[in-house]
Amino acid sequence: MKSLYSVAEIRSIEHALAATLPAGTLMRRAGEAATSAARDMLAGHKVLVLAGPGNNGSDALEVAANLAGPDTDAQADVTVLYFPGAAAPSVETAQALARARASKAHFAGTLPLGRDWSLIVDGLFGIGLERPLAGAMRALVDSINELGRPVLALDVPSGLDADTGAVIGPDGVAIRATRTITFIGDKPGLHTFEGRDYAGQVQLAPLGIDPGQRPPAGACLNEPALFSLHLAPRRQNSHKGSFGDVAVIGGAKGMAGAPLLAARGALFCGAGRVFVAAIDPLTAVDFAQPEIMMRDAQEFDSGDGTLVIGPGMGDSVIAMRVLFKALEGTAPLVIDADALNLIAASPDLQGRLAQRAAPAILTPHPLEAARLLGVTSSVVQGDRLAAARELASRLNAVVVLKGSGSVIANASGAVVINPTGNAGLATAGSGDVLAGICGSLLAQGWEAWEAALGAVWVHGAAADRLVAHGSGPIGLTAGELPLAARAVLNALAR
Ligand SMILES: NC(=O)C1=CN([C@@H]2O[C@H](COP(=O)(O)OP(=O)(O)OC[C@H]3O[C@@H](n4cnc5c(N)ncnc54)[C@H](O)[C@@H]3O)[C@@H](O)[C@H]2O)[C@@H](O)CC1
Ligand SMILES: [K+]
Repeated sequence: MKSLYSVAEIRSIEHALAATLPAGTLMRRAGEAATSAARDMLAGHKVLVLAGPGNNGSDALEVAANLAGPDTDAQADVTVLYFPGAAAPSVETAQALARARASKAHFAGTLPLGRDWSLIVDGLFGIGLERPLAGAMRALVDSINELGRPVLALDVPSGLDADTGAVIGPDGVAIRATRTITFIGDKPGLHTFEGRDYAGQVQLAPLGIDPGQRPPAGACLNEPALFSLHLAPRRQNSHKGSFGDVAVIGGAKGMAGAPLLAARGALFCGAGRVFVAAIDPLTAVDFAQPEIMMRDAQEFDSGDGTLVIGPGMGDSVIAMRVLFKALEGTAPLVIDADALNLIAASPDLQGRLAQRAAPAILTPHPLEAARLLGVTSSVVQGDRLAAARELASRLNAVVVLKGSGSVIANASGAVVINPTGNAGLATAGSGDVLAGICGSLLAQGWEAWEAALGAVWVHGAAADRLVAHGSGPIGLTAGELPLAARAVLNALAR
């Protein structure tokens, strides 16, 4: 499992290790791991090392000393910008500083101009960041980002909250790294919200600590192993009834496309039969996808099939009535879009949802999640893991909080961050396709938790596949996702 540790969890691991390892061991190991990552990235010899006042700065000073030498085989031309704190440095920091000063590294007082840095090493702040970057430090971060040179961040890009992936603000700044080498355990903030943009490629350096010495983490990264129990090649002796029914309820006037996209998501990910039950049943057939059966939402009886409710559903009295009926019934539900907004506006519907025994997956984007929680979307984004966990527990459902690094949470407190997907998914209708894929996997007998994990992974991987083939991220359309998702799912099942 790819565990993600909160800052508090990392601190308690460090605390436990401090009792067993000689002082300075972890810092030395962090310095060595970071040095080899820096050498790996270095395509030239001019290196700028930014070292802050804490232990993140000590790691950076170790890197500076290692890269500059006195060893004869070390060839980097290293410049160090060191920011001592107000307090006296720790013994470890003092040792790292002495090593760097004894090396061939050059210590500068301000950012030298006009140098074409081959690599910038960011060791300003790690998990000890306490407040927004200000003054000279803030200006330095802005200048570094403007240079657009390769940046290796140590542990966490400076300015980024390792727990939440938020740039510490308001109106905060953070280093935009090409790669982040993170120590002891990987961290949630590197994989969600702004984290993916700021951390770049994430590399874990466990510093010689074997997984058995680390307690279980509160979160992890999504990967096929988490849902593979449901991934099996299909038996030859199967028929459409073996793979369940999905009905997508939505499609108010002018919104016919949303349920069709969800229905295609469901169809291409293997549901046996797929219906669209439209609030405004204008279309008798989807000529591009005639396999989808069109019905009138007011008359439709889904039997025991899975319902995907909400895409383009609107907030009419009919929509409200149909949603009420769905919540009263026993069908597995995927609740998306307008259905989420109707539930957010009604404590009665929230109560009914929380008390249902059948599985439910909710797929809110941050604004929908904010409405459900009665907060603003910036509060949701400020701590996506907490928001998803809170919603899942309040509404007794599996929650997929969409956005960069989608967060999947359940009512028992499990939290997973999804690493697949890209900016191409920020397009109208991509959420409808995701809801359809969730419904498809539920209809095929997957448990709600695995269905949500699998759907989010496949949906993101479908977008990655399209981008790899040149169809995005610019101009990627939601209608292209179902076919790509089919390819991804079949590859996984093989
Ligand atoms: N403790 C350990 O065992 C290990 C720590 N390591 C490194 O140590 C880091 C954590 O070290 P620290 O706890 O010293 O924390 P940091 O080095 O992240 O920074 C803490 C220092 O910065 C100051 N500070 C915080 N926010 C500031 C701001 N916005 N402006 C100005 N000053 C600010 C604090 O007062 C404190 O002096 C990790 O991220 C990692 O890089 C690694 O070497 C691995 C082992
Ligand atoms: K850093």
